[in-house]
Amino acid sequence: RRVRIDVVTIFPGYLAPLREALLGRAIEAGLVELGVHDLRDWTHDVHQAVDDSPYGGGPGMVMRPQVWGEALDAVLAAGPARLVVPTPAGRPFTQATAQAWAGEERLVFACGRYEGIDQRVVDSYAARMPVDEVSIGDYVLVGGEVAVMVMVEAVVRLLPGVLGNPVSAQEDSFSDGLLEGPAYTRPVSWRGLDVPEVLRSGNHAAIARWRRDRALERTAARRPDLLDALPEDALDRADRAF
Ligand SMILES: N#Cc1ccccc1Cn1ccc2ccc(-c3cc(N)[nH]n3)cc21
Repeated sequence: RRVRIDVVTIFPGYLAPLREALLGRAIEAGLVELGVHDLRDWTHDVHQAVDDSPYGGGPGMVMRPQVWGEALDAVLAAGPARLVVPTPAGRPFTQATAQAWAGEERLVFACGRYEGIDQRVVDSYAARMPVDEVSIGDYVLVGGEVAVMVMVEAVVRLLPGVLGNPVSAQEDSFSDGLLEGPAYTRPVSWRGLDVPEVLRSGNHAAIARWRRDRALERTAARRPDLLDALPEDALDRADRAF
């Protein structure tokens, strides 16, 4: 299954890293098609204006609907797609979102800058296709490009053939609802710190138990919200020790 990803931005160069390393190889292997488009290609004025002052006043500028409309009409003409608009005011982008989007044939990302894009752009496309306004976290970026890099990486790694070791969905971290525990490799002793004995014991039941305990401990310490969100039957008696 191939996924076609298009990104519209006023800083196309910002997306260059997507063509590096793992994702670059996935593109070369034809598992993913990536198109990056400069929003200013759809301006007609000499200044290539893409922003204007906000109605109602307030700081900063807002991106004009006309330019976005022409750009998205052109990009979307290639066929139906899910339109994704990163914004601090969006629904949270999670692993579940990445899983869902990995099944899509086409994703089109609209990268805003300034104080965002005129709301009528989202409203007009939402009438004829799935449009998701998403946030990648509770902090404010300067534009949508970095958020798109995060989301494209989270989605593309789930596509068959992209990862060397295809992590099955349920084994993926965050899939059992807990944080990953600590990981170790050689040497067995490093700067006076030793690898926990159990991991070298060959006792796979004990190893599995130890790893789950570390994951529960870490989740309780760093993300108690994830523990509260676990379904009732997710923790067995041994788990409840934490
Ligand atoms: N919009 C907006 C906005 C509103 C207030 C202040 C600054 C901006 C800048 N900005 C313009 C586009 C854009 C896209 C995504 C994010 C974004 C996503 C997450 N999770 N944090 N920030 C920010 C973006």
